[in-house]
Amino acid sequence: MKPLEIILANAARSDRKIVLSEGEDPRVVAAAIEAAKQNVARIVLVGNRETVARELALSGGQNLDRIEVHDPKETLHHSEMSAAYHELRKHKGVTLEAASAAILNPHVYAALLVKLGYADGTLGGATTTTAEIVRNAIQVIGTAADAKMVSSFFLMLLCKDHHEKKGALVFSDAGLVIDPSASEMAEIAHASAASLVQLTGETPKVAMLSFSTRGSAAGDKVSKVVEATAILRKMAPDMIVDGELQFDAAFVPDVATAKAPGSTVGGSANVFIFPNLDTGNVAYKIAQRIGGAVAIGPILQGLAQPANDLSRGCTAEDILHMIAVTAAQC
Ligand SMILES: CC(C)(COP(=O)(O)OP(=O)(O)OC[C@H]1O[C@@H](n2cnc3c(N)ncnc32)[C@H](O)[C@@H]1OP(=O)(O)O)[C@@H](O)C(=O)NCCC(=O)NCCS
Ligand SMILES: CC(=O)OP(=O)(O)O
Repeated sequence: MKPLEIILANAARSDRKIVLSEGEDPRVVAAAIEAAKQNVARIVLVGNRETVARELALSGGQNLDRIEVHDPKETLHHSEMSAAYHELRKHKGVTLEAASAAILNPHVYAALLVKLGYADGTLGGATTTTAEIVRNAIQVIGTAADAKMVSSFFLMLLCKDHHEKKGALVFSDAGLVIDPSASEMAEIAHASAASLVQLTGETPKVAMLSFSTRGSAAGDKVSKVVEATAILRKMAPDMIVDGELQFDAAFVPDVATAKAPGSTVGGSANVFIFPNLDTGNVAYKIAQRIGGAVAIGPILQGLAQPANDLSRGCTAEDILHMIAVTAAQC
């Protein structure tokens, strides 16, 4: 099966409830209807009840029993949610009164539904910046007990005729951590390899990317990637990893032979770890917009429960894919 088919099938099997915090957006509503019709997940659309109902009716989805609409200002869980948010944020000076107002924010409300066990995962970002979505997920849902940090990745699917190699690649971190240290870069690589296994079942081959391959350039930025590779090797001695590598050496077998002969990863990497967010975010958008890759993400890793982001440039189909990923992560 192709990676996307595996993710959709796993999502359907798990029958999860996924909260979409931007329930008034037409793309989100269209994706919710498809998710419900294809049994990808049960859906909660969060937003003003009348506006969401109007969008659902316009798209012919008003009678689907796998879609619920939640308007935060009508919630029956107001006291429970306010108390929970107060408890989570009181160390930052958030009073109960402020918490009671904060839970009306649809992203806060959606994350609390997951935190309190009323839903399995949440997704937003079609109209909201990544910083806001991620900050809220970190603050409400929190970092997983076995993770040191939260980071993100894109699943890049190469499936067009012009793609010589087809299949799923991980690009990380292309959405969240702005300038990771060497040990953070190693953490991101470790988590990204596990995410590839979780979502596709494939064996990770991790390339630690740089503008240098095996000492072809020097300086602090190259040294960071060399150090990150050494830390990762210590953390996960059995993992197939190499660095520092340029993207062409990691992706193209002939270039790998010339630049990194004998590399276990050169020319065949499927997990690409970028040295910072400038390179990761720019690279994924070029691969998507010029290269024709399907970009699914940003998928968050390291959270205690699934909460994911979208690009504001996303389509309804992208949102459907991310609903499936969120369900498959549960
Ligand atoms: C994610 C992001 C918002 C966190 O930013 P920040 O300025 O550190 O946020 P804050 O200082 O408000 O921190 C929020 C909380 O998250 C924690 N935190 C920040 N980054 C974290 C991470 N990667 N993992 C775990 N916790 C993290 C902080 O410790 C803080 O906890 P606290 O509120 O309990 O003290 C920031 O890294 C960011 O803006 N990233 C870029 C997002 C972006 O624009 N991407 C491009 C488009 S995809
Ligand atoms: C992931 C990302 O780049 O998000 P946006 O396009 O919304 O900034």
